[in-house]
Amino acid sequence: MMFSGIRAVIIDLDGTMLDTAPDFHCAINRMREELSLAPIDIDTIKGFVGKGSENLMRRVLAVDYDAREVELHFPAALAAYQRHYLAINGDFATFYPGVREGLEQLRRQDLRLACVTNKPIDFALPLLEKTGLRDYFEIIYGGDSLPTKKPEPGPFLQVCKDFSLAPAQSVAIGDSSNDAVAARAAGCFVLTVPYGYNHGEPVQSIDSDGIVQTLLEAAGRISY
Ligand SMILES: O=C(O)COP(=O)(O)O
Ligand SMILES: [Mg+2]
Repeated sequence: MMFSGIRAVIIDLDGTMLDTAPDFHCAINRMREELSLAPIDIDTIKGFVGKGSENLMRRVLAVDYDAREVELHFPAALAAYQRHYLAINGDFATFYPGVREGLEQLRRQDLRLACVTNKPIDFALPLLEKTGLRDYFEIIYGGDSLPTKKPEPGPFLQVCKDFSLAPAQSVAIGDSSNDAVAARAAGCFVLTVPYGYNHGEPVQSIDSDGIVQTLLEAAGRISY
């Protein structure tokens, strides 16, 4: 399917542009070591990513603790995790194929670009800066930039408002059901990339307008 009459593209960060799982893996296991917990593997962590730092911490603690103990250890765990994450942010992250080429192509097509991530904004901005992605985006919202985060439609509706566009003039691109649910609720089109982290669920189970192998392929399906 081709998407025409599109003016803006809203792109997810973790699992869509950058494979940040190795950063999460490093910071989480450093935090776990401080709490005298055994390391966990990267595939387990991939299943936990996508709903922001607080949710990630609760999932990571629930590997060892019951619900009451999770809340008991949560504040110290979150603080340690944030400290370790900021110290290594981007050091182990890699680009997925076609990301830069896709962004270049979208820019050539005169599409306005926004990045909407559930990553805290204080993690997202330095990472986008370090990887040279920052300047592609007119707008960047993190998981704590607005009153709600994905899968709520709020961040996508805010982007459309900022651009003075109707939601149906925008396409969201993401790796998880979180992105698709938010986009659907906002009235944006949505494309899914199959290589990220979809909460441990098969990507085919996502209700989206299609699967694209790369951002470059997505760009080829979107026109002004
Ligand atoms: O940090 C997360 O929870 C995932 O962020 P994302 O929205 O960029 O996939
Ligand atoms: Mg993602």
